[in-house]
Amino acid sequence: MPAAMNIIQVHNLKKSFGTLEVLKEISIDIAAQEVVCVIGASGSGKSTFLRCLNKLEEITGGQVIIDGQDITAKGTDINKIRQEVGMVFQHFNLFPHKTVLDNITLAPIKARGVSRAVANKAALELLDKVGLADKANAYPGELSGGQKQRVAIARSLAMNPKIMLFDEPTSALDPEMVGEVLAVMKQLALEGMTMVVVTHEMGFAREVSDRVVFIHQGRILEQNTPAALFDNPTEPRTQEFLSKIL
Ligand SMILES: Nc1ncnc2c1ncn2[C@@H]1O[C@H](COP(=O)(O)OP(=O)(O)OP(=O)(O)O)[C@@H](O)[C@H]1O
Repeated sequence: MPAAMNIIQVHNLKKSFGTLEVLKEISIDIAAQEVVCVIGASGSGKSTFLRCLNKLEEITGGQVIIDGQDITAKGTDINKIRQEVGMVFQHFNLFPHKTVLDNITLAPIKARGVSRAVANKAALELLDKVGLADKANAYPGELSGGQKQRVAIARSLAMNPKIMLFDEPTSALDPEMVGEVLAVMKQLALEGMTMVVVTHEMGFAREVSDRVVFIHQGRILEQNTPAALFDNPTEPRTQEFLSKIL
């Protein structure tokens, strides 16, 4: 596929916090509809990398091009980028005083000017999709962690993003809730969503992703299909990481 077709293009991305160099020349192109899982040790820079893809972090050097738009260029409408790039966090970040339905409709109504009736209808369809059709009028505090995370996914989808970023979406969940969230993510992948997923869920990475990227100390050390990376890692550091977690 020619480079121009890649919906995410990252060239020599660098990110420092003060004197701490967290990302060191990361380059990666991701095709539309590709599902990429990012793995690596704690502190290796996975979250920071993800956050640079929608400018939640100001990058220190290099270039990030999302759907043809250089998000690092001056004058880029970052709100437009954020509408195209949905993000789901470890901690769901729902508005506690709003119902599930209002959590989902808020951005389409406020940022897109969608009418309440249209936004409600779309939100109910999304709730159905994530298996929570009966929770529209509940408040986040009445939901389990897994349900909250599924609402958070529905909320992101309500903006019709072209890309979804997931930052350890199941790490804060009780083990019995993990499967229901991964199932929603798997369904999304099957529907052709472009996804970048920072995860410790190696089963999900193996089963669902097209590519697994191993980040070590701020660099992409190795990347491959899940079968190749998990079964035949070539770099000693990848082998060491996988031997600790698999
Ligand atoms: N806002 C910040 N200010 C200063 N340092 C930061 C900031 N955010 C992250 N860091 C540092 O950058 C490094 C990489 O953090 P990051 O969260 O990207 O790692 P990670 O691979 O996602 O780790 P984990 O798996 O534990 O979430 C760490 O040393 C972290 O302390």
